[in-house]
Amino acid sequence: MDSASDSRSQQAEAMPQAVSSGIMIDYNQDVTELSSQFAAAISIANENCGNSEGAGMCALQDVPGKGKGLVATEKISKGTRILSEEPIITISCNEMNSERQRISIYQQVASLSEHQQRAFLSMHNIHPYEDATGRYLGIFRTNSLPTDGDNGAIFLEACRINHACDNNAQKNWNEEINRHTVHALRDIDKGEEITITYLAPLKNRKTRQKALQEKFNFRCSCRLCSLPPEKSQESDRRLEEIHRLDWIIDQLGIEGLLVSPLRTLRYFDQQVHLYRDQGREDVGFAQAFVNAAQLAIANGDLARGRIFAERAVSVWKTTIGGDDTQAIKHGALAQDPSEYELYGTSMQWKTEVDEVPQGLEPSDFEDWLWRREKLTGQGNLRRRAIFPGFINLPNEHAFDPEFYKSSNTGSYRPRRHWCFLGEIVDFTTLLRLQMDIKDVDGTTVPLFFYTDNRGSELDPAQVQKGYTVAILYAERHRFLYSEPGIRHEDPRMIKIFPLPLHKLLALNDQFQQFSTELDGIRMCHGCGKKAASLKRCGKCSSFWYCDKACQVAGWNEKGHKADCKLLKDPDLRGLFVFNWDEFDNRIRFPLMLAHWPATCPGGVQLSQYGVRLSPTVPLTARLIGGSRSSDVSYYLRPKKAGDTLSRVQCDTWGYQDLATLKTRQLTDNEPG
Ligand SMILES: C[S@@+](CC[C@H](N)C(=O)[O-])C[C@H]1O[C@@H](n2cnc3c(N)ncnc32)[C@H](O)[C@@H]1O
Repeated sequence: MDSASDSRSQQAEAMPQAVSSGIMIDYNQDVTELSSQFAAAISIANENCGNSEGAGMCALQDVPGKGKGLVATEKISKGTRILSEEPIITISCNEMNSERQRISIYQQVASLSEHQQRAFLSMHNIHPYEDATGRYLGIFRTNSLPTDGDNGAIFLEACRINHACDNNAQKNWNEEINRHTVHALRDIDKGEEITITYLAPLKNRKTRQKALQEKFNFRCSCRLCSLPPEKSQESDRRLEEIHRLDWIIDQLGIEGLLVSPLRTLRYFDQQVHLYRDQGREDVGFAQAFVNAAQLAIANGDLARGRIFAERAVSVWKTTIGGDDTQAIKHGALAQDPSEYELYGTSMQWKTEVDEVPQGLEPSDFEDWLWRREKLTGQGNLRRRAIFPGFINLPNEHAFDPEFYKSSNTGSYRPRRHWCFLGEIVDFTTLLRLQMDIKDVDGTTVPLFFYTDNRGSELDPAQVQKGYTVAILYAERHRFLYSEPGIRHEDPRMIKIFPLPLHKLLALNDQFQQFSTELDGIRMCHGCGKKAASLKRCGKCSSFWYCDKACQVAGWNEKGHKADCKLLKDPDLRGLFVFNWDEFDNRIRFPLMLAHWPATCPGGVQLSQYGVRLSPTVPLTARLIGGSRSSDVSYYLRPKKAGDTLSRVQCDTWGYQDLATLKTRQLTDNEPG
């Protein structure tokens, strides 16, 4: 019932049908009579298999629309081993195309007890057949479950379990005990049907429905498949995201583990969230913890490695049992994470195994565990996802789904914003301008200007050592005669700020602390007092002060004299206030104050950001109405320099529901 057995099944179709059955069975028997026979056969088979663990917990019953199925005869708690069975027929997949396989099934069926034969023959078959061996094969193909290696096998009970995409039980071949087990993934009520999934991995509803129809000839109407459209789309998005992350993690390979571990850890963190939101704490969920454990330990972080391994073990125990290889292996990892073969490949996250913070609130503990950035603020330059170091930029020659999505035409475009920051440590102009820039990790890389004017478009006063370059949508480029760096082509994607990177980050920190309001409460940049009644710096509009004395303190003692001048540059302010999380289209320099998010009926409420329009920057925000975006298109211009956006009026205001309006920056082809 997995994809491997399906491919086995397909191969089996080409087999000659030479061997005939030696088994007699009355196919015209009454269904209820057969049903009781099956139950008897199963109980004998259980005796034969020595199955004891699940005995009595479930029974074979008619399930409307599904044929037979296993139903709980008592309440079964999460983690309970419901079944533990030995196979009655086993076939190697390698034998798929051979006559030997048919013969093997035939011989194995013939050697079963009469009750087992009956039970086997009573199993569902969705494949046409001409003779008994064809029939056996059809039954095998409809019902077999994977075991070790390439083998598929028939189990008298487990093979009767029907499918659900929100299955309440997990099937598994346990190679330690050579048995097929089924565990409850959640509490199962008495009378509830026990279900497993025939599909791995679980895809979106449409793909699932198609696969189940093609491979098992039924239409699934489980709870997940019956969700109303909106909820179903939500679920599909989650499942697709889990697989997208799996794919990215695979692509990153060892680089993801060692070169950009934080980014990779974020993916595992996201996956765990997605599994939880999906209500699906199965083997995939366990694997996310295993991956996180290995990542942490490979980077020397034994403390987190142990905790992740413990969590993995706990999920393995519930889903496949403590006697399975996975639980045993990861139990040993939790005992001594330093035994992991990749331990210490890097020591960049070095911790001792007991270096675990005590007394944290659960959510703070999770933040510590997953190394989550506790950074807020639209444009907090310390958010590495938005302002990555060179090593975390996408590679120009490989499609990186973290940064790009492909379009219908086969091309690809950014799925989000990002901006690289680097301080100029050197520069030279021969054929073209070339700089050496040092990023936030201290890595120095070359930046070559491949613009039409080869860098001469920049004001020479801007090209100074110790200034900081910001490059939108930068990529890692492999040069023929130089080490990897950035190939810069579009003059609108770069901006140089006249301060070193560490000062830019320090200004960012001040901005995050003193320029933001919480529920109308501001913080005085001079004395740190919090109040609603503070007054804004009249020059840069960024910081708040209690009174003149605090303003003087801020100006002289806290460096606002220099910062105020810098903050008058709308691009610098733009870095801090721009909503980097919301992507509609590529942006460019100048940032143009055009992407502030908050809008509402009656006016565009942007003044909360305190942005004043620079005399040199015309406002070219375009308003787009929710679903009818092309219908509404207002080009707003300030009446005079210094106007804030809240004062801009639009005469056809009441014409649309403006609650859903968003602003966005104009694209290249639109009139400004
Ligand atoms: C491995 S058998 C399961 C046991 C089977 N119901 C029986 O009576 O022996 C697989 C077949 O069961 C049926 N089945 C399984 N899950 C189902 C579902 N969710 N809805 C409808 N039919 C299902 C399909 O006919 C499928 O080909």
